[in-house]
Amino acid sequence: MEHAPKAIDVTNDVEMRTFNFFTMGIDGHPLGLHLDMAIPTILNNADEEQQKDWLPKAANREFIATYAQTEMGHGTNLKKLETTATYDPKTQEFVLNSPTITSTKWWPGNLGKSSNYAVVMAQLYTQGKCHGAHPFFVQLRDLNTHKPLKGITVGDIGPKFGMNTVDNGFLQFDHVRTPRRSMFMKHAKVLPDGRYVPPVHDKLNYSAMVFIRAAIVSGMAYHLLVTSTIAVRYSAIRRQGEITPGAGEVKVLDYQTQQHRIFPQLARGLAFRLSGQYIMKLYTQTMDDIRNGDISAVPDLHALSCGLKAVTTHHAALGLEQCRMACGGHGYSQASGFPLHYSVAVGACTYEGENMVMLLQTARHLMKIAKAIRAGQSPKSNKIVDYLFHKGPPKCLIDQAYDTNYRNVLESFEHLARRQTLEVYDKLVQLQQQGRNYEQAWNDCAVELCKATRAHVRTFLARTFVEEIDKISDLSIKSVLQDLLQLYLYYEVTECATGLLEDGFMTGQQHKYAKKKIYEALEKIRPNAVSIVDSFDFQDRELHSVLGRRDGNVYENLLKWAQSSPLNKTDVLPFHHKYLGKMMEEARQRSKI
Ligand SMILES: CCCCC/C=C\C/C=C\C/C=C\C/C=C\C/C=C\CCC(=O)SCCNC(=O)CCNC(=O)[C@H](O)C(C)(C)COP(=O)(O)OP(=O)(O)OC[C@H]1O[C@@H](n2cnc3c(N)ncnc32)[C@H](O)[C@@H]1OP(=O)(O)O
Ligand SMILES: Cc1cc2nc3c(=O)[nH]c(=O)nc-3n(C[C@H](O)[C@H](O)[C@H](O)COP(=O)(O)OP(=O)(O)OC[C@H]3O[C@@H](n4cnc5c(N)ncnc54)[C@H](O)[C@@H]3O)c2cc1C
Repeated sequence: MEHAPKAIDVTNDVEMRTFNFFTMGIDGHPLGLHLDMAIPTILNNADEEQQKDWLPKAANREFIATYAQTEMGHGTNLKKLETTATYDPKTQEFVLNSPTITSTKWWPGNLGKSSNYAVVMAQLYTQGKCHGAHPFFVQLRDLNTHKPLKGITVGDIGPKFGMNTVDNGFLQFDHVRTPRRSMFMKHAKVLPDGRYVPPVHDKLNYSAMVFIRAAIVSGMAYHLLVTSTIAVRYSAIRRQGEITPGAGEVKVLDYQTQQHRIFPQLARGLAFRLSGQYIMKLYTQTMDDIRNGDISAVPDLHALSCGLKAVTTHHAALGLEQCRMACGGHGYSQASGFPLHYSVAVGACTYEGENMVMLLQTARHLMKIAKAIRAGQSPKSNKIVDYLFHKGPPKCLIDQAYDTNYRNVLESFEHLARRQTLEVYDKLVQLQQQGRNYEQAWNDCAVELCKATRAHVRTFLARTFVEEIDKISDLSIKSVLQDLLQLYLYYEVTECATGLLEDGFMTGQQHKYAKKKIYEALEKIRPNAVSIVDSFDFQDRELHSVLGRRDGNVYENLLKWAQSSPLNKTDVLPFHHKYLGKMMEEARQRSKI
């Protein structure tokens, strides 16, 4: 296997492991879920004795484990997962069972053919009571023969939209017995006599999902920076059409429309990378805190990771498509690499929490803050949300002569997030006063709740970008990154202009000012564009793209690539004489009659 992972360091260097995950093969590989969901689950949900037993073997790749939670009938609503784990105190075992067709585990990566273990999420029953979904560490296949164990039916779910090198699988249990200690026992426990000991926080079992959501933010940055690299390099060699008649064909990167299509993706890639570092640090810190008994940051981590995951995956999907379209016909070829990158990245809008569901999770957090604001409470010195408590300027100031560190732009994003959060909260209250129950009122506000989340996440992304660029001491690098920051911020202003204009906060004149700043930034970025993408130092093998080759020899290699197709092994394919040749011969005969 290309780039087989070296012995895995299981300390909490989660960021490196996650990055390794991408670089080992963006289209996935047999150890993807083992590395990035099974090991984090062991790290965060196994007790000391279980870690001693499972972690060294997992790190040493003595087995391959996946994360089997989603079922054919349920992926989002974990409360309704149907796989059961029923405790038998007589034998001190759990009995795992798939009672219905819809309880079949469906989608887990590497489940189909690679994994011989799985973290299985199942409804835990003991002493006749259900305690909700809990993780169990279950062997699926014989370690020598790799055959499924008794009572286990497992296989691959078949071809997908993309990532077809990953064997996403299905799994059914027919009353399979597993030792009591196969239940992850760090947080919740079942004692030998069957008594259930609840966890300090009932969502600590979900920590592996939180890790992936946090990882996805940098993953989306990776995809955007890779595809922007392809689009910029190709646009710098592709000549098509003239700007000045008679002056010869220009590089398509000189067209303002081309710059407006590609450069914002570059800027967003950087913004997502910087927030991706932040959220991964928050994840690591929160997991350390939990180990020390402090769960106070769990809600913040959940809210921010859900919102960032939803926004960055959506923008990455749109941005990759823009980069593809910017490369014309050759962008549509597999040779470009775009189909591969897109089909992998866009899956992240769905897996690890469907995006709408994730936006609404963050909205739950925002509504609690709105309630506190409406109750006149003061902020809790939490940099992620405290701005919601503050009163910003009554009018937009983005076109003021001097905007130190883009304070006026950030305050515009804060204004929009604050307004949308409080307005939807007030609507929620009003609908309930009119007689709707909370859940119905919630559903009737869901679109606006998602908008409030997007505005909140935009504020976070922008502020983090400004703060991180401000820390850079190398002035030459700082000035180039400030051009990308300028583009990012004013591009985001135009992206949320409806919201800023809706209440008269921003004027049409200021919207025009934002557009002017965008075009100014495009011009400043153009001369450095190729150097910027070259500085990412992606290897050609990572780009998977003839268009994005570092040496720029696109045309010769495009022909070589096409000629290497199996279709071109012979000039005339067997099907010709069998079908087309025969058809044309008969047609010619008929026309002679
Ligand atoms: C291996 C991938 C590496 C990274 C990839 C990165 C980039 C991609 C690029 C390349 C990679 C290529 C390929 C990758 C291949 C495949 C992808 C890999 C993995 C995908 C694996 C999966 O998809 S695993 C399954 C994921 N499933 C989900 O996410 C399920 C979504 N549903 C839920 O999480 C929950 O049902 C819920 C949160 C929607 C609802 O929770 P629930 O318990 O049902 O109850 P509620 O009433 O809504 O919530 C109650 C309460 O709990 C709080 N809460 C909920 N969750 C959490 C949490 N995790 N932490 C903390 N708190 C939580 C919630 O806020 C509520 O609180 P309040 O009542 O106070 O509001
Ligand atoms: C490439 C890929 C890899 C995956 N890998 C794994 C894996 O390794 N392990 C694993 O366990 N799972 C995995 N999954 C499954 C994935 O986690 C689920 O598909 C995902 O959580 C969405 O759940 P679902 O498919 O049931 O969609 P549904 O929840 O059925 O979504 C359908 C629609 O309903 C909407 N919806 C659902 N609930 C609500 C709500 N409460 N409010 C508003 N709208 C709602 C959704 O937004 C969506 O638009 C993978 C999926 C993919 C595509």
